Amino acid sequence: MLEVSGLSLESRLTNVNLRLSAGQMVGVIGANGAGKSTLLKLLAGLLTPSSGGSVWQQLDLHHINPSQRRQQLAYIAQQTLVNEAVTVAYALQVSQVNLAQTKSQLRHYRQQTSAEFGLTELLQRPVTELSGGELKRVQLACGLIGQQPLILADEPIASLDLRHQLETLMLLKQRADNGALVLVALHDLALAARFCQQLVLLHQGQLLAVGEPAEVLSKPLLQQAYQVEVEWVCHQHGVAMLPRLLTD
Ligand SMILES: Nc1ncnc2c1ncn2[C@@H]1O[C@H](COP(=O)(O)OP(=O)(O)OP(=O)(O)O)[C@@H](O)[C@H]1O
Repeated sequence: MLEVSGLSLESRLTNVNLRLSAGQMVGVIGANGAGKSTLLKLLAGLLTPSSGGSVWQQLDLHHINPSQRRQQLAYIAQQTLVNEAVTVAYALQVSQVNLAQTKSQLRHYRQQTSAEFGLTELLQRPVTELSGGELKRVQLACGLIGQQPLILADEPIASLDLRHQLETLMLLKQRADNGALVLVALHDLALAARFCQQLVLLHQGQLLAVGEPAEVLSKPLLQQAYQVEVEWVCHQHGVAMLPRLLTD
């Protein structure tokens, strides 16, 4: 269980309260600047709240020691930073530093994660010579290689093609089905509706709604959060969204 109580950061996030149980994928949605990254960074320990707190499985996330945080939490940042021409294989290995697992378990995780993210053919390539989408997949694999039970992914599908968007969300959902709590910031609301059991809708740094996609993706809430009018088209494989500016 993740319990967030009154979580705030001056002028960026105000009094967010959440109770999210493990074993589900939760979409964090909202317009640009709504506070999605701020919420995930606070939970990841990259920012210090001005007030409030967050408890994950009885651990205070803002005062947890670095080793405990490392075993519990995987954070995948919105930006992919690369400044050294190391190979993909090396990047994956370095991503396992300080994980409390045996060498053979770590090797197994590396092989499994490389295969899951379609990196087997790229292992000897320098990360500086990859396409944006390939690099994003490497970043995701590096983030998820530790099999941590709390996953915070900030716009993980932003630069991926359609197939890799679906594959990535399926892999994240699989982690949730295996017991992890996955919080994923998304801009694609149709994919959020399809893959997430719950959505957290932020608006101007505040929690506007939390609940099942059908409740949260209502016309009035989307109008308030995004200033658009939305028509939903239902299909057996999911839903599609037809947004329209309010001024149209
Ligand atoms: N380092 C910073 N210092 C001060 N304010 C910041 C900083 N980073 C972000 N902000 C502000 O905090 C607010 C929330 O930003 P945040 O990045 O959390 O939004 P977001 O919902 O993730 O947006 P996007 O969809 O554009 O990525 C914005 O008003 C933003 O300008």
